[in-house]
Amino acid sequence: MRAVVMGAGSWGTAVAKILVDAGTPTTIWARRPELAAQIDAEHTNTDYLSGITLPAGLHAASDVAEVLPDADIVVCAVPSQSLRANLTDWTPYLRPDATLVSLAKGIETSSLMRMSEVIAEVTGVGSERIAVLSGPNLAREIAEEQPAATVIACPDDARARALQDAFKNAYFRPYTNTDVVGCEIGGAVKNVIALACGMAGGVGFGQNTLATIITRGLAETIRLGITLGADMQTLAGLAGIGDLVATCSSPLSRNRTFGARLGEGATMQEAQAATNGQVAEGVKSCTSVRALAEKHGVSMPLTDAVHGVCHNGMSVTDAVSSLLGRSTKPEVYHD
Ligand SMILES: NC(=O)C1=CN([C@@H]2O[C@H](COP(=O)(O)OP(=O)(O)OC[C@H]3O[C@@H](n4cnc5c(N)ncnc54)[C@H](O)[C@@H]3O)[C@@H](O)[C@H]2O)C=CC1
Ligand SMILES: O=C(CO)COP(=O)(O)O
Repeated sequence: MRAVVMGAGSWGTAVAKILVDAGTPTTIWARRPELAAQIDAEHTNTDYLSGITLPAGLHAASDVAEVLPDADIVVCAVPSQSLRANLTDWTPYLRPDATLVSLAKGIETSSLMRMSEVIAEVTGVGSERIAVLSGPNLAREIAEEQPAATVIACPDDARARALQDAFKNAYFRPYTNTDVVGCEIGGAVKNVIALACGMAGGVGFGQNTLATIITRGLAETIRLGITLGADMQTLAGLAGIGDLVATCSSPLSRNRTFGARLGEGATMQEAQAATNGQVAEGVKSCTSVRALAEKHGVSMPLTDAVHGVCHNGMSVTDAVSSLLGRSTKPEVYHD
């Protein structure tokens, strides 16, 4: 099987390395020809993964028509809100039997769709050929070959197992699952909760606050996930609690870092500037996650608070007061 990774940001580049190190012939597509040339000739991606040497066997190109027609596995590695537009360009070049794998962790703001739904709608590909890869996978740690696991979810279990073979290597261990909804909701909501954890850290709160936000963030994730048909086991697994803990705790997380800047008093523009052009998905997805929850009658107070800070001019201290001022209740995940 041949793979192409569409997007040469930090995670796309790390995933291309994973695939080559797993023995899967892989090409990476970069929008900018100069970045493709750097990866191809110098085996580095200094903009996104400085200091990492990429495998010599990783080929890079910037022409969609060159890279897509050969690919059995098409890995979608662009930010959530740009996936639809990118897919529209890619669709004419897809092989009729290709498997599409989504890496993006977000909910489309314009449609409230999950990424696998966007892929199905734009490409017309059946859900059995669409998979999601999600887990506690901070790109830099994996590019450094630190051991990690992930989940590859696809309604077609045989296809998930074929992908598992294509991605598994000495430092990266994929588990299969058929619960696409659970993986996608876990991935999208944890970015919003990581923003909240960053904000708390930024104002100077410690580990008790962090653990409280992670745990109640998980309760929100479970409420929304179960309502949308997710399996509780997925949310208790790598793509749920696993990714939530990694992202909420790590200074490598763009979402947590963005939240920390806001907690320290930066404006949205200043926090955005500090991301060096990389995506902090939760900033946009807090709007769509909140709208999705509202549509389904699910209460998500942490998501509401993050949305208030990011989009309604609320201060972090006011957000904390609004959360602690709510009526008390038993500790359950459902309302
Ligand atoms: N970086 C990480 O540690 C991880 C990221 N993810 C998810 O993977 C997805 C991609 O993330 P990264 O590679 O980290 O993002 P990034 O911000 O580092 O790179 C995004 C890539 O997409 C390309 N792109 C194509 N069209 C674009 C457009 N219209 N607007 C902006 N960028 C465009 C950019 O040129 C760039 O190569 C996100 O949904 C993210 O949440 C998932 C797991 C780990
Ligand atoms: O998804 C991630 C880790 O699994 C990366 O999180 P950030 O996008 O916040 O860096």
